[in-house]
Amino acid sequence: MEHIGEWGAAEAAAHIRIPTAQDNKYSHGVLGVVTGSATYPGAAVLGVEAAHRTGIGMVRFLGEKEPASMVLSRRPETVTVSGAVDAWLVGSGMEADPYFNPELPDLARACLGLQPILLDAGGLALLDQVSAPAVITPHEGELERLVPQGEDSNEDWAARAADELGVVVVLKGHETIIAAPEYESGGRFITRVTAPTTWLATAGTGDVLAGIIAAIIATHSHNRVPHLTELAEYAATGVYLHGQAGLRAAQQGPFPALELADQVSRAVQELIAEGSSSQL
Ligand SMILES: NC(=O)C1=CN([C@@H]2O[C@H](COP(=O)(O)OP(=O)(O)OC[C@H]3O[C@@H](n4cnc5c(N)ncnc54)[C@H](OP(=O)(O)O)[C@@H]3O)[C@@H](O)[C@H]2O)[C@@H](O)CC1
Ligand SMILES: Nc1ncnc2c1ncn2[C@@H]1O[C@H](COP(=O)(O)OP(=O)(O)O)[C@@H](O)[C@H]1O
Repeated sequence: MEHIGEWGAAEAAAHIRIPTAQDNKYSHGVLGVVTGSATYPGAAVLGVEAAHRTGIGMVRFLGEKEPASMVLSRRPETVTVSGAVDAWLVGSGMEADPYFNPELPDLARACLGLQPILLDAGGLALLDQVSAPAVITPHEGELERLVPQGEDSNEDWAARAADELGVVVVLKGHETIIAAPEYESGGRFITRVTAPTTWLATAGTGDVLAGIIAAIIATHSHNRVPHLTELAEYAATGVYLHGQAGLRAAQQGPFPALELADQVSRAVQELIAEGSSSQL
């Protein structure tokens, strides 16, 4: 594969959807979230916090009771009633096969619906059930279980996995690769984001990333279903923001993942400011 380019501020700024005077909490995107479990309730809190701070009309948390109560204590803005959803975030902190969990009636709706879906962690096991355009966010260990790397470089591996699985692959690491499947006419979207700080290598930062990307997708998915290349652009934008939030959090030294999520608002604000000054 030829050398791939870095997704930077200019590319990312073009994919942030700022609410207009005509927008309301529904038209600016509703994200349905099915994450967390009694074992890992914290993953739900991290993803929901990150989604709110990315800028979105509404977050509906539709996961299990235990994570739901933790999410509500941290973020009372979160809605826990089933209803209209523009995009889904599924799987962070969930058991490996959650499909038949009776506590999760919205999970089948997420998998079988037309709205775009981000599958993280335990949600990766649901890939076969999903019919909508999907983004997956594996680390190397998780992608190895789905599509073995063999002798491929990470770039070739992510691209091959995108083709084999028919989804956007976000292969996480110090360098995160974002790859969409090859178009019928040839060519593909593939890009990379190099993390600006290695302090991101802590438990829970991937749960934050999933919340950021899913929120960006939801803001672009009201009454429309983006195609896979667009989803890859939103995913790359999320990875860029994640790195920038990490850089800001690291100004105070090493940080836990919830503080990374706290910095997402500032990263979005500064990206918008940079984007508008570059258009002057
Ligand atoms: N606060 C919370 O609630 C939190 C909840 N969390 C939730 O925990 C659940 C389990 O997630 P998980 O990632 O820890 O476990 P799993 O899927 O078994 O993979 C781990 C194995 O894969 C391998 N491996 C290879 N490359 C790797 C790499 N680059 N990065 C990492 N691993 C790599 C490595 O094996 P090794 O190569 O070392 O033999 C390792 O043993 C999941 O639902 C998640 O959302 C966490 O987010 C933390 C905060
Ligand atoms: N050495 C590193 N430098 C910078 N970022 C890293 C490094 N290692 C991992 N990351 C990032 O940290 C996050 C970890 O995600 P993940 O492995 O899913 O952990 P968790 O499930 O605990 O949230 C990913 O966004 C990944 O890109």
